[in-house]
Amino acid sequence: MLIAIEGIDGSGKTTLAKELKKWLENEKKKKVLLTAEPFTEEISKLIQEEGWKDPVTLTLLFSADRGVHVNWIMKQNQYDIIITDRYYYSTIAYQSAMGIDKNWIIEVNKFFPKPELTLLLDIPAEIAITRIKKDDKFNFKEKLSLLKKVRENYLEITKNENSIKIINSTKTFEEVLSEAKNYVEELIS
Ligand SMILES: Nc1ncnc2c1ncn2[C@@H]1O[C@H](COP(=O)(O)OP(=O)(O)O)[C@@H](O)[C@H]1O
Ligand SMILES: Cc1cn([C@H]2C[C@H](O)[C@@H](COP(=O)(O)OP(=O)(O)O)O2)c(=O)[nH]c1=O
Repeated sequence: MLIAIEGIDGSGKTTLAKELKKWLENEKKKKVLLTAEPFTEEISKLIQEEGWKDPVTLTLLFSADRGVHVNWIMKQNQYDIIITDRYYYSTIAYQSAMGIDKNWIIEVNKFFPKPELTLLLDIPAEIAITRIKKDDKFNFKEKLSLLKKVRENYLEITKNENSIKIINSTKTFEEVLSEAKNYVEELIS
């Protein structure tokens, strides 16, 4: 079973993923594998060196990385649940914010399995960016405007996809975690 956690930088994905894993293991006695994208060292390096200059190449690099990631996930059959911190909704939301045709991104990612559940941590970019420690303030303006578009793209994607549940991530972490647990509970019961 595949659960994806999505949202803009600083929306709380990594924190939520870790706490959900702990809860599923301790309270629900599930075997849980936590993973994330970008997945491979090699392609992450290419993304850093080449990707950001050219959104078409970036789309292909993130999608190729996902191909390797999905093949790896398919072999991890000793787990009940796999949680991935980012998945193809990130590519759709981010690279279409960079001007890439959304339908082409969907086409490039069409062979990858759809998560049974996707939790979208929704938050205004202005708040998310205050939570990002590593952010280089230098391109603050550029990052903020991109993340605003990414957030809108994410919300657009949820419109006709009921496997994606929106959680308001401006709430306290405890409230976000509690809502996330309810959705996961529904899925595994
Ligand atoms: N609901 C929340 N309210 C306030 N701060 C949060 C919340 N969720 C996460 N954080 C904090 O925000 C920062 C970014 O969280 P993180 O999980 O790394 O986000 P992401 O993986 O989406 O970039 C961390 O310092 C984390 O402790
Ligand atoms: C997976 C993925 C990530 N990204 C972006 C999101 C992040 O800004 C950046 C690196 O991802 P990541 O290292 O996960 O940063 P964060 O912890 O903030 O999520 O890559 C895309 O643009 N497209 C994608 O398909």
